[in-house]
Amino acid sequence: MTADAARTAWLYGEGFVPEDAVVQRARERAEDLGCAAVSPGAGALLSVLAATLGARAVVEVGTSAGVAALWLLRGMPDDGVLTAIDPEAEHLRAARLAFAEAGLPPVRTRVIAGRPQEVLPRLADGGYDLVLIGGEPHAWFDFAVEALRMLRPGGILAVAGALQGGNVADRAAQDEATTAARELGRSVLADTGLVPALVPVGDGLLLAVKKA
Ligand SMILES: C[S@@+](CC[C@H](N)C(=O)[O-])C[C@H]1O[C@@H](n2cnc3c(N)ncnc32)[C@H](O)[C@@H]1O
Repeated sequence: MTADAARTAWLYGEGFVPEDAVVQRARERAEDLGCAAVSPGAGALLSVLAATLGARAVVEVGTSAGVAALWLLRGMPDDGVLTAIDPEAEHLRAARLAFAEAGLPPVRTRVIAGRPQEVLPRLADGGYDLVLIGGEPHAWFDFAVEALRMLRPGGILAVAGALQGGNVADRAAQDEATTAARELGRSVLADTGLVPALVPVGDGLLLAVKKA
């Protein structure tokens, strides 16, 4: 496949599952807040994963305006609860607005304003089906350690932005964010307790199933 054909195919895949008006408005608010939300293709894959797992308990680290959260909730069963963590009150206000616009009853979301470093250790061991990590890579390793503790066997760790604009694949790129993203990928690969994949959707979705 030529590079042009590969790009055309990638764009087709990104737009294959359309975003509804609620997600589009959440995406606009994320942009206004300066946040890069997951792409539609990555969001659709997160929905598929949540549906495949029958995920009743999901955590998102760095929820921002709720784009990825809405995609996850779309795949979760009707009694599933998404725990949304973000240190920025303004971002969580936007997420709450998106959840209300989506017509989600308040019991479907647990919104926690706080630094993930302080919130994650309070969440139960083995109590979650899927944990999504996003935002800046410098703390990903620590978040992933907590996430793997929190996941049930068969649960999935997902990390959005794992390709860092393609820099992770460029050996010459040695900046802090790229290095942190690369190192998390390597440690996931080296962990024999995980089944990993790095999916080139959006800005890269690193996935790892916690083996039973
Ligand atoms: C790129 S946005 C997340 C977008 C969201 N995952 C989505 O796809 O819709 C990153 C979010 O992480 C939050 N954040 C800031 N510091 C953080 C930290 N140390 N750990 C995790 N998230 C943090 C920011 O407030 C921001 O809302």
